[in-house]
Amino acid sequence: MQIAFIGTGSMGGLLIESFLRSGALQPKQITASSRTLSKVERLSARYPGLKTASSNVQAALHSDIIFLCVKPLDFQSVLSELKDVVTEEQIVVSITSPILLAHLESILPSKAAKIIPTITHSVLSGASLCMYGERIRPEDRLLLEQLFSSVGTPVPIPETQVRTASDISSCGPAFLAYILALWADAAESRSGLDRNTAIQLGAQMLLGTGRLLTEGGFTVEQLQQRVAVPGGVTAEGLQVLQEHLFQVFPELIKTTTRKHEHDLIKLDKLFENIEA
Ligand SMILES: NC(=O)C1=CN([C@@H]2O[C@H](COP(=O)(O)OP(=O)(O)OC[C@H]3O[C@@H](n4cnc5c(N)ncnc54)[C@H](O)[C@@H]3O)[C@@H](O)[C@H]2O)C=CC1
Ligand SMILES: O=C(O)[C@@H]1CCC=N1
Repeated sequence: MQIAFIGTGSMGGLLIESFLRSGALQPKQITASSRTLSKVERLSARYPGLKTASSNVQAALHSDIIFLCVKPLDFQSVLSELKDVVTEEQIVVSITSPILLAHLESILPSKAAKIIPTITHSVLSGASLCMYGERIRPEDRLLLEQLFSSVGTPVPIPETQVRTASDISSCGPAFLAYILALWADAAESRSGLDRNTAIQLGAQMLLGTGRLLTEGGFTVEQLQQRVAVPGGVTAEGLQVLQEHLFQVFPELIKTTTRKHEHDLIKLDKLFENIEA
């Protein structure tokens, strides 16, 4: 199986390195292209056998799966280049949420999928959100999900839920890191607990909490109940969170959804300019 990566910035590079580290792919199975050639050349130097393509078209030719790892506004030019080159047998995968499967399928003759990865794939964990176009066959889904199960957990979702789902799985690491930083700052100023120690404690706690909620068999309700011993401090702390956090997540979802919808409108206009 041959895989192309178009765009080797933050996420394209991370995906390549994660698939290689997991052992799911060998360097000789990968061809990469990017607007900045030096980024691909660095990867080729680090992973002998990984092929540097001099153009996106060259990367796409002879690849079974083509990952598009560019930002939404760069799709117009990439799809214009690929539309006369890709075939019905190839699978083109977008890793960005505002690019609709319908857009991809209306422009490209290939099969189309959308898989939203997460920075946590770099440590072989986290959920990859999987959405499939009409031309994707069961064996294509299997192939993609097998590949992504090497770096995390593939989770099929309806495309209409991509924003709220990726708020959790892809933006979530940034959101939780922000909360942890605030918590560590408060701990330090209140008790003198060293900020780095507080962050280390928090990171271990997040790791363990994730494990309890997956392999540990706990539900979120059971976990609260088990930790909040009657008459103890956790129950008092939960009360504070109930009072102050109640509005935060509806507001967060409202804000990210508004931005997503704005992006969709902008992209719809751009896609009108590409002739299938
Ligand atoms: N950062 C994250 O945790 C996640 C990001 N994403 C999505 O990944 C997408 C890419 O984000 P990043 O990798 O952070 O961006 P980036 O800016 O680091 O990388 C994009 C790369 O595409 C290249 N590029 C641009 N136009 C090109 C073209 N015409 N042909 C070939 N290469 C081209 C650029 O040179 C750059 O290296 C974004 O749309 C983002 O929504 C998805 C899930 C998680
Ligand atoms: O901030 C962003 O737009 C991207 C999408 C998911 C994570 N990062």
